[in-house]
Amino acid sequence: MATRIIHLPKYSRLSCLVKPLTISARTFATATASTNPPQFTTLSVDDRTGIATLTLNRPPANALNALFMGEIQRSITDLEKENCRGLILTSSSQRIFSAGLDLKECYKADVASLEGLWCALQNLWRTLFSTPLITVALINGHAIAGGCMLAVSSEYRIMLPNFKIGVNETMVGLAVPSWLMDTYINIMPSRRIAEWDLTSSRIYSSESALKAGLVDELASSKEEALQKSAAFIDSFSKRTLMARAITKQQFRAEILRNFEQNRQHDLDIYLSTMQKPSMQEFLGEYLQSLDAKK
Ligand SMILES: CCCCC/C=C\C/C=C\CCC/C=C/C(=O)SCCNC(=O)CCNC(=O)[C@H](O)C(C)(C)COP(=O)(O)OP(=O)(O)OC[C@H]1O[C@@H](n2cnc3c(N)ncnc32)[C@H](O)[C@@H]1OP(=O)(O)O
Repeated sequence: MATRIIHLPKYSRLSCLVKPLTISARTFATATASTNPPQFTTLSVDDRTGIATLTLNRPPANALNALFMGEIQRSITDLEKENCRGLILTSSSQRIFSAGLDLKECYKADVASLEGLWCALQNLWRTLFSTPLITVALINGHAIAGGCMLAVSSEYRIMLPNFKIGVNETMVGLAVPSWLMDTYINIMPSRRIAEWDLTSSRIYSSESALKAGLVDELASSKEEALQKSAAFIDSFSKRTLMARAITKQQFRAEILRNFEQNRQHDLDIYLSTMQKPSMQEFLGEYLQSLDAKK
């Protein structure tokens, strides 16, 4: 499992662009650092198509802690260096894509841990949002808050039916960070709907998310969703890849600039909010309510 990404052929050497994701796909796990074996992600790369599939695997909820987010971020960076063409982000769980930030690690945590968590979230968002790779979120389960962030930072979203997706921060008394707001606005057909959604903590069903434009397609199975994801990536011909990547980055540049200017302020807000006794009390109750569902 603990194989580094080393033998991925340069995409420029691939002779054929449109091939199904099958026979020559290799599966290996992504390293968290050059010396550490991966723990929470698995990466498979199709040598013929240059399409990578990064599978989130941190049971039970793919809750995002610093180590996990670092792994995802490094996988994307590694794939960029290898000139991989496209990335499909999905989950090993059959019901949760990602439940967002690991709230258990936000509860009664010291400042250094909270800071590590938030910086890892900022870095992951920045890397995913700005990558030149063609990105598809294959949402095969609930995608809440930080889980929805992963989806909306990608370029295209394909979701399986009967799940929930959305950003619920204001419901818990927290402001949505401006970079997440901008990311959400970037993909929604209407700014007005985006504002409504984020101010009201709207959580969509898969079906209503499709109608609203929050996701681009539904698929009835993961297999079908993988085929649709590959088709989206394949819809960009090799000839256009560089121009496409530059154009994508130009579209996203202003959001990234705003983020860099406010990065410290964004961290300060998070730290001060999370350290408030009232917030910690609420968080304790919220975690209990998740447990009480059993
Ligand atoms: C409330 C304080 C929020 C603090 C946030 C701070 C700042 C926010 C500012 C900006 C926002 C942008 C950055 C993103 C922030 C976030 O992502 S905050 C996380 C918000 N996420 C949620 O509120 C999701 C909570 N979970 C659920 O609603 C459900 O679990 C579900 C995802 C819909 C799945 O439901 P179901 O299939 O019924 O599964 P369970 O509820 O039984 O959950 C399974 C196990 O997973 C554990 N779990 C679920 N979510 C989290 C989580 N976020 N962190 C850690 N653990 C989580 C749950 O406790 C179960 O565990 P056990 O099986 O009991 O061990």
